Amino acid sequence: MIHFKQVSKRFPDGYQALNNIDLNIDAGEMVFLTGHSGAGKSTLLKLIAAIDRPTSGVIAINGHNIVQLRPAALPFLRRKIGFVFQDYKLLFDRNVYENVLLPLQISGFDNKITAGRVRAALDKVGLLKKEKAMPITLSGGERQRLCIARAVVHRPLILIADEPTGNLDMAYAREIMTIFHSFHQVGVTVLIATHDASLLEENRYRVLSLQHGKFAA
Ligand SMILES: Nc1ncnc2c1ncn2[C@@H]1O[C@H](COP(=O)(O)OP(=O)(O)OP(=O)(O)O)[C@@H](O)[C@H]1O
Repeated sequence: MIHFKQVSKRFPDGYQALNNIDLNIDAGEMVFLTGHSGAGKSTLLKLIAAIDRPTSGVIAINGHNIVQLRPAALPFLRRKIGFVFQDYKLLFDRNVYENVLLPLQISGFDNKITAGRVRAALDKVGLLKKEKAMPITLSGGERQRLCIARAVVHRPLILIADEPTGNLDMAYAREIMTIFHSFHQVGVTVLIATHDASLLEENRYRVLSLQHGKFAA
């Protein structure tokens, strides 16, 4: 489902964030990506969603090489991928419902089906009763659940999360992990970047460890 061959990323300032990465994640797998701060985790996740481009190498998502994807083709890739960002990226002038609706509106979904989709996504993360709330009134755990609802509302094949439990205490972090498990159980490919060691100990999934832009042996 996610395939990297000899992928490198060098930023314009010359910094080499990823160095000849090979990676294979099968459809339906749930995988953790770990490593020190600055190891290249966020960079790797952004390459999968073509938010950023590699300097060299091949990245295939669901069998399609995305490295030279034309801008017009990006929305088709992005519909396959749900991305939970490290810094939430919520719209604070829109309520919970509207935040989740936005990706569907951008994709041009028919109004007849959007309400059902939005409510189904909010239900999965336990936020149905808060659909009219403004994000500022939500707790950190609720904001993170809102981000997950927004990421899955278009029913992606792949769910990517960058430090989804970073600012949460253990109880909230477990709650968030339970939500990711539930998507994994229905066949979604899940990739989670974290340096929260307690999460890694509690979950028996494959762990990929990045060190200075390379996978640790
Ligand atoms: N646009 C950019 N230009 C230059 N360097 C960058 C850019 N984005 C990231 N970097 C650098 O690339 C390295 C990897 O960054 P990245 O955000 O991928 O690390 P990370 O493993 O996700 O770290 P953290 O756990 O702290 O989020 C860092 O040294 C970072 O400063």
